[in-house]
Amino acid sequence: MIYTCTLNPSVDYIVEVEHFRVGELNRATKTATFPGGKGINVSRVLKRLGVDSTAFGFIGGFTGAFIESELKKEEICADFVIVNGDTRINIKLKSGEETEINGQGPTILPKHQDELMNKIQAFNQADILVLAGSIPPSIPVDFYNRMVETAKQNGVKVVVDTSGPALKQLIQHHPFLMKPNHHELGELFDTEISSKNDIISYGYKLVELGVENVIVSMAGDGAFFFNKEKILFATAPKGTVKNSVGAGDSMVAGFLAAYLNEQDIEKAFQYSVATGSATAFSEDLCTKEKVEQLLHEVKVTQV
Ligand SMILES: Nc1ncnc2c1ncn2[C@@H]1O[C@H](COP(=O)(O)OP(=O)(O)O)[C@@H](O)[C@H]1O
Ligand SMILES: O=P(O)(O)OC[C@H]1O[C@](O)(COP(=O)(O)O)[C@@H](O)[C@@H]1O
Repeated sequence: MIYTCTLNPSVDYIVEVEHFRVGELNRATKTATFPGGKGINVSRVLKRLGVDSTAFGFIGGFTGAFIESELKKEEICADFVIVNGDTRINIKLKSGEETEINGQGPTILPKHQDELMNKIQAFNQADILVLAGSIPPSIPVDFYNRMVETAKQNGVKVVVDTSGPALKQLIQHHPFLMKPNHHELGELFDTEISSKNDIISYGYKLVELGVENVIVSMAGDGAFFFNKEKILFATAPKGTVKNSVGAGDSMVAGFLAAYLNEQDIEKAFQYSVATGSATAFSEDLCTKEKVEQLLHEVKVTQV
């Protein structure tokens, strides 16, 4: 089973405003509400690609209930720890450019943190644990690290899509897959990434440090893949971006779905990029049909 963990889920509130003006009354031309948070997005895309998973993490209040009911509608298994307080609402403002305001999220009490940690003890070597998204302020920064220590004892494969110090700490556990974007890659090595050569040297450094497979995404500029055997580059399809929220999470889901199907790294990478772009070109997350339409536009070359 694939387990996706979202420590700080969100209700993503998408607001479109024609010409947003700070300090004035703006009227929305369109609004939409989606269950969000990186692990939840991975589970939703996996489902669309025909792969079942269980979404877990912390939810609470009316916003938490919304997430649970949306996942139920999509027939995604949910096993969340229920906390006091409301799950956050993240605002995605579209007015020419995309502006995001992500909330802090509710306080997670130590007893709820323990409850979540206990779930991992039941995972085994046939399982994949996807750790995705930020760590809420009330949870210690080494929380993912402790989760991975427990998971690794039982031979669980770990996939990581987070940022900041939490991401740095996880390299030592040699995850199966990491998917930083190029900014997050720079943050990992306390450097500014300013060229494709920088991406190649720092991306490969992650492999040298023990990460099995690394995807570095660069939005519309394509993506790089690294493992011990190969370095690949993929072009991103051209199209109109409707909503890039969840595009990175979709890449993780696309890679896993294709890899579990065929165990072919190159095809999984190609599918991953097509899945990211299919989401970027959609209002909500992608559909399988859209991914497969874009697949032939993703050209993968050996670097
Ligand atoms: N403008 C775009 N055109 C085509 N594809 C895009 C665009 N923006 C994002 N994508 C797709 O989404 C993937 C992830 O986007 P990126 O912004 O790099 O990740 P993250 O959301 O993690 O920051 C890209 O590799 C690409 O496949
Ligand atoms: O946990 P974080 O870093 O605050 O991010 C949460 C946000 O990220 C998302 O999962 C989208 O992620 P990406 O755009 O990076 O793929 C939203 O659904 C959510 O609002």
